[in-house]
Amino acid sequence: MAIKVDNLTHQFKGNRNETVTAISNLSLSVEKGEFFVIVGPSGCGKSTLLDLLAGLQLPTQGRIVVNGKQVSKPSLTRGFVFQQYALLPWRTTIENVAIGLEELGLKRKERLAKAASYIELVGLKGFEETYPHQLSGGMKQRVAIARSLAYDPEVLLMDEPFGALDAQTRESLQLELLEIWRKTNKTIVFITHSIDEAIVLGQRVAVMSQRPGRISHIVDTPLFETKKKEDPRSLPAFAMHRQNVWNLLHGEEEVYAWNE
Ligand SMILES: Nc1ncnc2c1ncn2[C@@H]1O[C@H](COP(=O)(O)OP(=O)(O)OP(=O)(O)O)[C@@H](O)[C@H]1O
Repeated sequence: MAIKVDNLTHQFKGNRNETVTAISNLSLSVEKGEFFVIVGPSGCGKSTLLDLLAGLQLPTQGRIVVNGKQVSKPSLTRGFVFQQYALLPWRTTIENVAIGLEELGLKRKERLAKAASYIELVGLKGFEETYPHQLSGGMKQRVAIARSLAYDPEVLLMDEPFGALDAQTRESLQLELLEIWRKTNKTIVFITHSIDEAIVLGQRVAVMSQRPGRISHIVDTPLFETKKKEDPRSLPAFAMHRQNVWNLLHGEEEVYAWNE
């Protein structure tokens, strides 16, 4: 088991000092190497859950264990990719990717070689010396993914990483991320508003309910093995899973059992 969350509750203080319960009694488990996607309405606590998994905040109640260790602070063993790329504008691609490696204490030559191999993995070979302002949104997000993978985290936490991209770039990055996941065997927890994105990417899709957030359903979603030019979204199975997750998100029952 890569991630085990037990009875997690998280509260904030609101503007008038009232208590806002963002997450209530949430439990879940994620297997090692799994691609686990969480989908839910705006404000249901998805980002709060990811921040807690990252150790950026500590839960009001409950426990998070990642690869056998209780999470109590941020750590390089958990990579984080945000919607906004968070690249340093004064650093080149290769220098941005190498940031985490400095903290690991690698020598400069080793850092650059490792960073270069991850830049190649995300399809940016040839852009090592460019600066963020010279890259498109999709390319910047590839740099952010390469940076998170370069220090070899056990778990990759992704908070709407493709949310700011145009539809076409978003769709091609989804398929590229699946390729990267297959090559690296990372455990990925991925948050999205998009049902389509959840179904393209996830081996399981967790549906969160309105605030206070908890997981209302977990749906097994197959990974679609398609030929190079085929879009998984055009497959009949995809449409059925889409309808199913849509129903669950809108408070209706699961409409079918998909047996393959
Ligand atoms: N620092 C904070 N202080 C007070 N309330 C907060 C804070 N952060 C989040 N909240 C509240 O907690 C709830 C959950 O927020 P969160 O950002 O986790 O939701 P979300 O599902 O990621 O939303 P979205 O999909 O719109 O990004 C919201 O009601 C939000 O207003």
